Amino acid sequence: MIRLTELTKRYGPTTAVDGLSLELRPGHVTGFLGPNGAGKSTTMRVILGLDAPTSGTALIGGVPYARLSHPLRTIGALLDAKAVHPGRTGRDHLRVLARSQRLPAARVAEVLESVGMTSAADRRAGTYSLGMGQRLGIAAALLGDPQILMLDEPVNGLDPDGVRWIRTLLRSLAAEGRTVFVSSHLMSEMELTADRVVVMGRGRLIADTSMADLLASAGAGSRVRGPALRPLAGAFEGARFDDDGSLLVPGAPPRQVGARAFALGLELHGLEAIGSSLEDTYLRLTGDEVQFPAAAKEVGR
Ligand SMILES: Nc1ncnc2c1ncn2[C@@H]1O[C@H](COP(=O)(O)OP(=O)(O)OP(=O)(O)O)[C@@H](O)[C@H]1O
Repeated sequence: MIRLTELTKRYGPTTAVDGLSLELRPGHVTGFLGPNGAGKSTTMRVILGLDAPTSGTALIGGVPYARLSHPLRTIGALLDAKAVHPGRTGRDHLRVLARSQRLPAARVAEVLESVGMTSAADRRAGTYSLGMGQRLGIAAALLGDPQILMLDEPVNGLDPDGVRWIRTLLRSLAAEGRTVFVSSHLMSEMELTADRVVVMGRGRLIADTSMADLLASAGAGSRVRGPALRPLAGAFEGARFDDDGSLLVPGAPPRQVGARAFALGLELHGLEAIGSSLEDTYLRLTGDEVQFPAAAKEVGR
């Protein structure tokens, strides 16, 4: 578990993180959202002891990173996938890491396999594509089989297959009871991957809630049609029948409702998303916090 208490980080006149208090719990994928410059990477760097807080604390299992006796076995992180010696092969990069942390050498082949990099492992990292670099970074994060995973923009540069792979990986790591903390600007992807959400703007906490509550507060949910939906209605708090007989399920995306209907063996004739997406909700929440707004007018209009 990671606990931040009144964490503040200033760089000269810039307050990158401003009194952030937060608890990241095991068994969840927590999405870390916020506009450019909101302070997400800084928060992650402070958690990893790469930057010292100006005030406040960032504790991992009750101690700061520097005091962890087995850092890579406790927390695995991907902050910058390019932080690999370009002349070294992927396998050698992982071997050096494993040796430095006294991890079994056999673990290297295991993590290479689990990120689909076995066939590219003996090429120099400098020749890797962006997505291959991301996969190697994730392999490094998994090396110590840590209980906590912290990934800064892991889907950057991945193809659709890779994006889906990350989603499945993160969800299964959380299902095993691990703490997964992942930043991204891809809202549609976060909506599918994360079940908790932390939103920052200009260094401050804007929201810390479950994905379902965040979406429900914005009126999002699912509409379901089918001949016998009472068991499904009983499975979701707040579900109610609309005048036309369809079932409205606030706060639950179609993916979740469909999975439950399947588990209950129910016949469905329709299942659609209603209300706001995470993207709409996010844009509303962070509207006043954007430091670098896009130009209001497009060129040529
Ligand atoms: N080493 C540094 N020196 C000075 N200012 C910094 C440093 N690192 C970050 N900052 C500033 O701190 C603020 C927060 O930056 P940070 O990179 O943490 O934001 P972010 O939410 O990760 O942004 P992005 O989504 O663009 O990656 C920014 O104003 C940034 O310019």
